Amino acid sequence: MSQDDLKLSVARAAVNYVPEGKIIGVGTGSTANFFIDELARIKDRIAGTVASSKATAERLVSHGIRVFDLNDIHDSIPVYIDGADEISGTGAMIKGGGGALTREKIIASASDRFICIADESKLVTTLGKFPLPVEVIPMAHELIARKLDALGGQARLRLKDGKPFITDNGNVILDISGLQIARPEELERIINNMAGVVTVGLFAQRGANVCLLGSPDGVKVLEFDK
Ligand SMILES: O=C[C@H](O)[C@H](O)[C@H](O)COP(=O)(O)O
Repeated sequence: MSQDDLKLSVARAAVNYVPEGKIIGVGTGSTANFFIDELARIKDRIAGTVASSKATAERLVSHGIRVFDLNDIHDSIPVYIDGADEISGTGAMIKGGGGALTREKIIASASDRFICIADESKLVTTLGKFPLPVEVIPMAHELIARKLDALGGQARLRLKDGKPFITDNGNVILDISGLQIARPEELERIINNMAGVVTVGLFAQRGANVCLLGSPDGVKVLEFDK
């Protein structure tokens, strides 16, 4: 089974978590894209979506799925469905490999349940092998990089085609490698408290409620106490 087969299997399983007649939150990335394509099959059964990136909004609209502005939604969102770069046995995640971490965290915080969809390669004992993304206000990236280095990692400005990668919010991203994240909630708080940081891609204070993990033996369902 290829990695794409595993992503497709969890995307299909996630459709069972979509409530009828509601607005749901939709994540970003290759696994979320498989989910969007599956969601298109049942689009008449939902009221619409809130998208975590411009790319996701475009894909949803291309399928004829309605996308709402979060400011126009006054109730909580029942579910948010998204991938992850790493997930631990407690449901804490590293996210932001695609640069969408800030909008993802906003929609996750507005949602009752976070359903993570991932292939089994994403499940880790300790978070940190995947470089931890941090979205930063552009004028502060050198300052923040020094502070992140002092935490024991090596922060590098994310580049695309030789130029700084710019997020949907007009900011830049620092990727921190070399971390072994033993206490994700604590590190999330420390990095979020640095002036100039918009969001750290650690989703620990608001981790996943459920993870649908794709494996060659089928989709495993991990449930986390929240
Ligand atoms: O910014 C991107 C998101 O956090 C993605 O959910 C994450 O990078 C996982 O993406 P993929 O499903 O492509 O591995």
